[in-house]
Parts: sequence; C-alpha cells; structure tokens
Amino acid sequence: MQEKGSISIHTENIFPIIKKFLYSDHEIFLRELVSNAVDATQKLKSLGQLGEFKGELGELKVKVSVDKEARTITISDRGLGMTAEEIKKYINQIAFSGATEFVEKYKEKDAAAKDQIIGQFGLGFYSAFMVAKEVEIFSRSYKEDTEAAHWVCDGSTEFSLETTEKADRGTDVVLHVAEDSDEFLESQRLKGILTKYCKFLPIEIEFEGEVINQTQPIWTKQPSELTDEDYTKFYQELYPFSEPPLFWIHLNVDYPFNLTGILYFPKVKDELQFQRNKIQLYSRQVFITDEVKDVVPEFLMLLHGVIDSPDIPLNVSRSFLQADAAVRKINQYITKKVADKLSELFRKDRTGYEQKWSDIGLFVKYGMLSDEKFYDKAKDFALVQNVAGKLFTLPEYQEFVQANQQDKNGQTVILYTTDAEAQHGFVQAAQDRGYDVLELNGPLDAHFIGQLEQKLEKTTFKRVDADTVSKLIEKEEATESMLSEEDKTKLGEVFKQAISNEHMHVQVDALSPQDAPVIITLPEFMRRMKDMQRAGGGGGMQMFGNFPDTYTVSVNANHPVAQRVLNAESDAGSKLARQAFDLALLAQGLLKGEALTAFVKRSADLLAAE
Ligand SMILES: Nc1ncnc2c1ncn2[C@@H]1O[C@H](COP(=O)(O)OP(=O)(O)OP(=O)(O)O)[C@@H](O)[C@H]1O
Repeated sequence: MQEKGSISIHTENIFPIIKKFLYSDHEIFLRELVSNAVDATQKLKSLGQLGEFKGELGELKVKVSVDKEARTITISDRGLGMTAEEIKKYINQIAFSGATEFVEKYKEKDAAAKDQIIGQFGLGFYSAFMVAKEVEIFSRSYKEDTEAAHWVCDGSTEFSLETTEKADRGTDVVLHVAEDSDEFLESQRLKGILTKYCKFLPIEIEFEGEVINQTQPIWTKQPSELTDEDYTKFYQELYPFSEPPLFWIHLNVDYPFNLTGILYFPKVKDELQFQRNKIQLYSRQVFITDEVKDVVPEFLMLLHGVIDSPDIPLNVSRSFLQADAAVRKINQYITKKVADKLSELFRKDRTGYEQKWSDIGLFVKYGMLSDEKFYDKAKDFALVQNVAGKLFTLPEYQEFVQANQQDKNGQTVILYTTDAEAQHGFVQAAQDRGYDVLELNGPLDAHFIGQLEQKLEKTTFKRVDADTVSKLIEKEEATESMLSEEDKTKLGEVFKQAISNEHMHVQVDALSPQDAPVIITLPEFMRRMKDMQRAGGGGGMQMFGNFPDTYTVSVNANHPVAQRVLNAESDAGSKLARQAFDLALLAQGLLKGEALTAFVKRSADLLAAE
C-alpha cells in the first residue's frame, strides 16, 4: 500500500507561523515527542493489566538517539504503536488540528500574551516541525495481524503513507533536522533538554546508553513510605549545594482537583535571600515551568520544591490563569496546607519551632500581611521576641504584659525597640519600670505592627524612645512636680534659649529624679509617618517627607540639674542646660559634627572647673 494525500486543515501553512513565533522555545519538541512515547508505553502497560494485551511487554524503555552525520534525531518506544489508519486519524487529524487551533489562538493574542503562551501549550507532535524539515514515523501496532506503517511529511499539508517492515512493536519518530537547527544535533544539548523536562517521567528514558530519569520521584509516593532522609536527598537533587531545608510539606489531593508535590521551606534569613521561581511545576511528571506565579500564592513563592498537577491549565495565557477557578482553589489549598503544617510543628515541638523561627518568621509575617486567611491561622503561631531573647505567641505576650502595661484608658501598650544597642538608655528605663520590650527590627516589622494594631483589641505599639518612660504608658498617678509653675516656665525658657532650634520642642515634665535630666524623643506618630514616607508610601504621606524631624525635648523638673540651672547665673545656667541637652542628644545618637566638638570642649572645661 502506498498513499499520498493532503491533510485537511483550515489554516494554510501553519508551519512557518509556528516556526517563527516559537523561536525561543524550540527545545520543547523533545519534551512533546518523549511524552508521547511515554504515553503510548503507559497505555500499553494498562492494556496489559486489563488483559487486553496478552503479549510480552518486555523492556519498555523509550530511547532517544542522535546521528550527527545523517542529521537525524530518533525517538523510539515499544508502546502500543499505530496502524496506518490510526496515523491518519491521530497524526493527520488530531495532531495537525491541535496545531491549527494553537495558531488560531496565538494570532489573537498581543505580544505579551504570546510570550506567555510559548512553552505552556503542549503543541504536541507537530512541534517536531519546529526543528525538522521532514519527519518520518515508523510504527507497528500491538494489535495482531496489522502491518507496520511508514509516514513522511515535511510539515506542509502533504504527506505520504505506506506499509513497511518493522520487526518490533511500537513507534520510531525520526526527525530530519533543518539547517537552522543544528544545535539539536549536539548530544550535550539534547541531554540538557532531556534532563530539564524529562527527569521524572514515569517510563525509563535512555540516551546514549544511560537512563536519564527517575521513574518514581518521591512526590508520587505515599508519605508513609518515605523517610526524612528521602526528602532531604530529593531536595539536594533539586537544588545541589544548598543548605538543608528546614522542613517540608507533602501535598496530596485528588478532589476537587488533582495535585501532588512537595514544598520545602528553605533557610532564608533576610529579604535579599528570597529566591523566587524555585518551585517547579509538572504535569504528570513532565516538567512544564518554574514560573509558578499565579499558581502559588505570592507569599509562598520563596518555598522550593515541586508541584505536579494535570489540572493546571497550561495552554492559556496568564490573565486567564489568574481567573481560573481550579488555580484559585489550588492557591487556597496550598495556603491552608502550609498554615496547617506550621501549626502542627508549633504544637508538636515548640522548642524546635522556636529554633526555626528566625528562618521562618519573615515568611510567616509576609503571609499574615498578604493573606487574611493565613493571618487568621498564623496569629496563634506567629512569635515575637523580647530583648531578653524569650519568644511568645501574640496571645501569650498580651497576657504577659497586660497587668503592668495598661494605661489609664485600658489600652495595653506594647513597647518595642528597633535597635536595642542604639536605644539602650530607653530600653533600660522601660525595664527599670518593670516593662517588657520587644525586638522588632525585621524588614516587615513596621507593617506587621500596623497590622497587629488593627487586629488586636485595645492594643497599641510604641517604640521605647517615642516618649519619656512615664508617658509611654500613662498611668493614673502622675508624678508631682517639685517646681512651681513659675519656675517651670522659667526653666523652659532657659532651655529654649540654650537650644535655640525650632525643631526641638521643649517642655518641662515632672519625671522621676532617677530619670535623665533631659530626654529627647521622637513621637511615635511622627516617626511612623516618616518611615512610611521613606518606604515610598507616597500619596497623602508625601507631605510628611518635607517635614524635618520634630523632636520633643522633655526637661525633667524633678532632677537636681533643674534646680542648679534655676539657681545659677544666667550664663552658667545656659551652659548647664546646653550640656544636659547635649547629653540627651548623645543618648539618642544624635550628637554629631560641630555640636559634638563643642560638647567635648565644654565637658573638659566643666571637669577643669570642678
Ligand atoms: N509515539 C506514539 N505512539 C503512539 N501514538 C502516538 C505517538 N505519538 C503520538 N501518538 C498519537 O498521536 C496523537 C496526537 O499526538 P499529539 O502529541 O499531537 O497530541 P496529544 O499527545 O494527544 O496531546 P498534547 O497536545 O498534550 O501532546 C496522540 O494522542 C496519540 O494518539
């Protein structure tokens, strides 16, 4: 039998279009052809199990070979094969119409959408023509009493089909590589493509005498069959040379969508180390992409590992993917799983969890900030650390400080420092009062504080240097002033003149005699506005950007220095006031340049005068 014919499709000459548009992604032809060979092999195995195929399965490897001289690449399988009729049906009709449909879709899209389609759409058999000027199929069906068939086509709509001799069951696809695709005749290049896309295919793939894949990657197994070592070993295979993961989650769901995979928590210390696009997306063990944006929630992008789902639509553009109901469900499922895993770790091994907190804290906070549902779960296992290094959950901490840190309005005031070294004096003052101070110095903590204030009832946060310690948490009983109103006014005037700076707002306060003579603070509100502005808050916050810092200078009416300033001659009083003010600047790390030099000199003079 010999037959020549024309494949009937609607679009004429789709071949040049495909070749041109898909230039950057030509390599996927091999993924497509090898997966077809694997599918055909698996189908035969199933037929064997069903008893519909009674012959010997024998060795079922898929073999890929290249002949540089002859300029051919051959993909051979011992799967179920095709009769001539089946080639006409499956290749001429299905494969070609699949390609036509692809081109139709492709033409409608704008440039950006085109980029996204590439590599995500299984072009199938037709993708062979991206690299080959002619493709041959030699196939013999597993069915008895059928003849082997030989099909040849150059990618146009013309084909020829004839009977042939083929000893073995299965299909050989032979690509005659086009002149512009020489790179694919290099065995290194082919091996690279095979390891990228076919590393975990379920049927052995042999290339140059070597099997390049693991047919049963661990995500396809049951967690009960696996040890911790299996998981860490697999992680090392995926990401050689990286530090061991902190822990992992084995995903396994078959309703209402199908998804398996393993997500690993890598060690990440700071934002700079966030590595996105580390999760690999598979569809039935065929690698698709490592751009999992939209499939995985944004805040989980720093996880590593694999997700395998035939339900993720790969043949559509991004905008569609976002709106896709299955993708949304997958998103929610993953978020829930991650939250459950963290919660379980927290409950079962608090110590171990606390040890990991420095690595996962940033991620948990990121999740809480970006996903309400995650916040609701995480609020019970998110931790905060005080300056003494003790870790608390939020409910624990609220309870811990409630008795001592409630102000006269019933608000719990949580004190924190962003830098325990620089704000040492303030931390100390708070601790002397019996208050506790949290360390909140992470990159997301400013936002985290804002969120907690919204969520936690009757709770506010204040940085330790936002006010003098007695005003940080205002209690009923105010310390009485040892100065008369008249003296207070006079004292304030001396300080105002000595400081003479419009951005320093001077006030006289009745503090404890043990407090410093002068305390400089930056009100919480003002600092937050400026922080937000610096972080590019924009919009309404913009106006604060132009404001210089306005500090509050709190002069302690009850400190012996206040008396000395009032009793001194005007010159000496002013000098003392300036000295006390400079000391306060020094404590805030604000004394610099000329002012610092003057302070050092004045101090030396004072020492000499003693
Ligand atoms: N090696 C093979 N052995 C047996 N049948 C094959 C082989 N390769 C292709 N076929 C048949 O040709 C059909 C068309 O293949 P093609 O790759 O274009 O599409 P597909 O595999 O059905 O879908 P996809 O677009 O996901 O690849 C297949 O469904 C299959 O029936």
